[in-house]
Amino acid sequence: MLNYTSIDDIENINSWIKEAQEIKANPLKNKDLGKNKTLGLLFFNSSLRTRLSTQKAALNLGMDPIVMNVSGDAWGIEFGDGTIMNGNTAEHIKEAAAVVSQYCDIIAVRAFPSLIDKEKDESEQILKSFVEFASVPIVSMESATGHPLQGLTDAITIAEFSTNKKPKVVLSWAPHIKALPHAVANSFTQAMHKMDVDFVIANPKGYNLNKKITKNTPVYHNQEEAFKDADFIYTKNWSSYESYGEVLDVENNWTITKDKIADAKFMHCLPVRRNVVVEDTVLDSDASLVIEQANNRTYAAQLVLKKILENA
Ligand SMILES: NCCC[C@H](NC(=O)CCC(=O)O)C(=O)O
Ligand SMILES: NC(=O)OP(=O)(O)O
Repeated sequence: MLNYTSIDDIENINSWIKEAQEIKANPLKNKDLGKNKTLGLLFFNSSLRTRLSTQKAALNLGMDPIVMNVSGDAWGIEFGDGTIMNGNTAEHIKEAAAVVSQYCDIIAVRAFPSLIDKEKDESEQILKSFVEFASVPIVSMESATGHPLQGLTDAITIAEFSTNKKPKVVLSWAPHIKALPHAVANSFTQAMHKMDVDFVIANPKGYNLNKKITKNTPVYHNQEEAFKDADFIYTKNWSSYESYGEVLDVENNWTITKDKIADAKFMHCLPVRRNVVVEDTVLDSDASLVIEQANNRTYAAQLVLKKILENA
């Protein structure tokens, strides 16, 4: 594997999950694989889990991670082709990506969407420019439309906690005060399509995700109906895709409660706003997998880095 920028880069999810489980059982087994190799982590947006777990994964492989907050600390980067750069951007991605490639053997990038310009967000200009102009492999740490390290983590976590042969998994929208990206929900959906699960989505009217991603997944506008007999309830807020980036008025209360989830396990990528997205009683109960999910971020990242290093 050269780059990891999408769930589509996973050729066989079951063998990847198996390998991630082996890594989790023995995380220092490949301590020499990344010796004298550098991982660069470039953040255009905030992070806690991705920033630390990806560094931890690199360290477990013997790599040296170097981190930069691009927004604020670096010079403003220009992505436009042929732009007359007499505005706020000071250097072009052509130079920036080429230069960082000299310092790093792999570059990982986080760049969220604007949630204003759908076409521009869907063009994945930042991530794709790094792929084009860097001379080393690129890993997405959440881009405008996907969060493939999270989607892989979620697949690993569901496999780990699954007791049924074919579990029922629900992706449920939940409320939030801000307009949030579709990336986590998109990658989770794509990961579930690769797994042997009964997968449905629950969201209010006006909140359907991109049909090109959800394909023929059943979509319920009634949360209670969707949650019936669920084994895993994966919760996430996202802004409207149809009325792009808008936060719409919603009739019913979609906050996740203990009553609603019944015997299902609760999942969320974090960070999560307590008592807006989900009640304390769920997060503080044994039904919540969120901490173990975050733990699995290390092994998902380690698997991806290992595959790239093995290919080098
Ligand atoms: N990396 C995981 C989620 C990141 C982002 N969440 C956020 O921006 C939450 C911000 C807040 O709650 O203020 C998202 O939804 O894609
Ligand atoms: N789940 C996740 O990506 O968390 P961070 O945004 O804190 O990295």
